[in-house]
Amino acid sequence: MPFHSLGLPGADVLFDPSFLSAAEADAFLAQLTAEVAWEQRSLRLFGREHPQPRLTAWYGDPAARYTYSGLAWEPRPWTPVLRHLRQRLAAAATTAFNSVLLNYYRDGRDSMGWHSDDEPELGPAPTIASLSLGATRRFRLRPRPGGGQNHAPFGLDLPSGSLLLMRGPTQQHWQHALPKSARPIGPRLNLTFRWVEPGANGPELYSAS
Ligand SMILES: O=C(O)CCC(=O)C(=O)O
Ligand SMILES: [Fe+2]
Repeated sequence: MPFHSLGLPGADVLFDPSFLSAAEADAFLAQLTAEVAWEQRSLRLFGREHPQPRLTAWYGDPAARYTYSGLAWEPRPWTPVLRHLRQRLAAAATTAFNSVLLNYYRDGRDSMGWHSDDEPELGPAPTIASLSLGATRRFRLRPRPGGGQNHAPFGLDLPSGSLLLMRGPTQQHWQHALPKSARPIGPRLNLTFRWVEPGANGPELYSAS
């Protein structure tokens, strides 16, 4: 199915609810659940450790170092299935990706809070390709507080095999989140393919002789 635009002002968000067939989505869900090096990382805030309410993993080219929510990430090397998905999502998005952040929401208690993907190493207008596998969860978008956009929050169900593209000024003007759900809900994986400016992180790259 082709992409359609969500039509949000000051954003460029495109959605394809069935980018993958159901059979493909099931197969990728099983394989990635089993073979990705999932870990639960913690944020350190005012001297206290806060475990993230989900499991994560970061894969990519060696130069794609990344700092996310105050956590530094060294990419793991691409696996064949992640390389395959990168190639398909790059073709669909007509752009290149050098890394992928994977999130594993074990049940409705796992979540991601409000944020913009606006780390400097992503550049001012990043294209982020977000593939969902497994249980359908509700994705939320809202104007960035103080960002001058006057628009109601927006909710979108992300079914298995769907592909969401966030491009252009989206991260400058909007935030997004994946709220918890009180309903019993199965596991969901989300893969966000990104382009990280090589060398943007790690001062040793600059000081190397
Ligand atoms: O799980 C999702 O759909 C959102 C993930 C996300 O926003 C992120 O990884 O930055
Ligand atoms: Fe995000």
